Parts: sequence; structure tokens; C-alpha cells
Amino acid sequence: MISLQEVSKSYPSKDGLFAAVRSVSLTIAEGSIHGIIGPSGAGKSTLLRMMNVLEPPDQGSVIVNGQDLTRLPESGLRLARRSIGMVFQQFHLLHNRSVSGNVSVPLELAGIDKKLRKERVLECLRFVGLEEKVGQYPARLSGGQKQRVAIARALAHRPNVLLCDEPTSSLDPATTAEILEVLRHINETLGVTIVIVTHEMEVVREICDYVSVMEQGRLTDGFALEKRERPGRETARRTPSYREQLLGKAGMRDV
Ligand SMILES: Nc1ncnc2c1ncn2[C@@H]1O[C@H](COP(=O)(O)OP(=O)(O)OP(=O)(O)O)[C@@H](O)[C@H]1O
Repeated sequence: MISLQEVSKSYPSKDGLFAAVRSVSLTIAEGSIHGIIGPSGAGKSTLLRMMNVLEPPDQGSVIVNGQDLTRLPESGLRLARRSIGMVFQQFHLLHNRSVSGNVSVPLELAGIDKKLRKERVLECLRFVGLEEKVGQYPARLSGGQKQRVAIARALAHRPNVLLCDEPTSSLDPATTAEILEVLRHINETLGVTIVIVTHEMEVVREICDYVSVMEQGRLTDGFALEKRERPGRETARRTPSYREQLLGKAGMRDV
């Protein structure tokens, strides 16, 4: 479904080039919820943004839905991105558009006609439980409601992949739980593959089927979490590694 093959990305820095992502290969299973966790500056967001080529890799391939996105012309990439929704920590809503206007934006950009747009916007807002807010403006919404609007907008083109960059990091624990429930519902009901970058281990424990650990631009670990009996909700006993903090010993399965 999503396959990164030896992708690398460097940025100019005062000491020359800084390698943010170093030859990473990763396959995300279709229909899974895959977490990417690691310390600040590890390259998690850069890796996520390469999955829809928002950040073009310097090297390597990005295969999504059977297409190498790095080889597509701009027009092909625009079309391919309709199947890949994206959600950000800071929501990125337009403040001068209503809730329905925000969800409508990607459909307007794609030239979808008004009647279909209206139906699709309502469908998406209903899906995230916000249909009663259609005419509201973002300034009047709570953080959780803003994130629901952003998720509805990301669903507008009925994507089969949703990329989430720290989607709950601006939210309190109760609202975080609500948003994770929305994401789980999207995954289970629509079969959308979800990739979540987070520094919150609770998020990974709560929702992810797989997790990749990233440090200094490389993947340093990767393992599965059992879907129904995710262990590790109790405090990890002794070691500070991500794997042990997340899993304890039971339920560990290398991928
Ligand atoms: N556009 C950019 N220009 C220059 N350097 C960048 C750019 N984007 C990211 N970096 C650098 O690349 C490294 C990886 O950044 P990235 O945001 O991918 O890490 P991260 O693991 O997501 O961190 P965080 O959890 O703090 O968001 C960091 O050192 C960052 O400063």
C-alpha cells in the first residue's frame, strides 16, 4: 500500500547539509494504523511528508497505491494526492470560511460541482459527528472540533490513506481520546490506512497496529501491537526503550 524505498532527505544548515532522513525503507500494510514515534528532530514529520511527496525525497522511491509518486508529473501527483488525506497538529483551517466551507475547499480546487460538493461535505461532517456545526466558523470551535473539521476535510476526496502529523498534540487527554476514536472509526469503517506521527506513547498504545521507532533520521525499531489485547497499559517495568515502554514483553512481534 505504502512503500518507501531507501528515501533520504537533507536540508541546508549552517554546517553544510543536515541529513534529516537517512536511507529509510518502510512498508505500511494496507488497512493498518501505523505509528511513527521518536524524539524531537528524529525526522518523523519529514518522513511522513515524503509519503505524499509534500517533501520530495532527494533519493529513493515512494510507492502509494501502486504508483511511484516521485516519478509523476505535477498533474499526476495532484491526482494521486486525492487518495492521500493529511491532518496536522495545528489544524490549518481557513478562518474566513465556515466549517462546511473548509471541508469544501479540496473539492472546489478539484472542480467538483456544487451539488456533489454539498453532499460530500455533509457526508464527511456527519462521519466526524459535526453536521450541526456546518455554518459555524473555526474561531467558535473547540480544539477537538477544529481537528474534526480538519479530518472531515481530509476525507473529502474519499482517500484510502490518511497521514496524521501529531494530530492530538495540541489537545487535552479527553479530547485526544475522542479524536483517536474518530480515527479508529475511519480505519475500521472505511478501511483507510492511517499513518500517525506522534511523540505520545499513549497514542500509539491506544490505536496503532504497528509502530516504527525513528532516531537520528533512521528507523531503529519496528514491531506490532496486538489489536484486541494491547499490552503495556500498565507501567513498563524497567527499561527506557520505546519497545519496552510500549509493549512490555507480551504481544511483541517483529515486523
Ligand atoms: N524545511 C526545513 N529546513 C531545514 N531543516 C529542516 C526542515 N524541516 C526539518 N528540518 C530539520 O530536520 C530535522 C528533522 O525534522 P522533523 O520535523 O522531521 O523531525 P521530527 O522528528 O518530526 O521532530 P518533532 O517531533 O520535533 O516535530 C530537524 O533537525 C529539523 O530541524
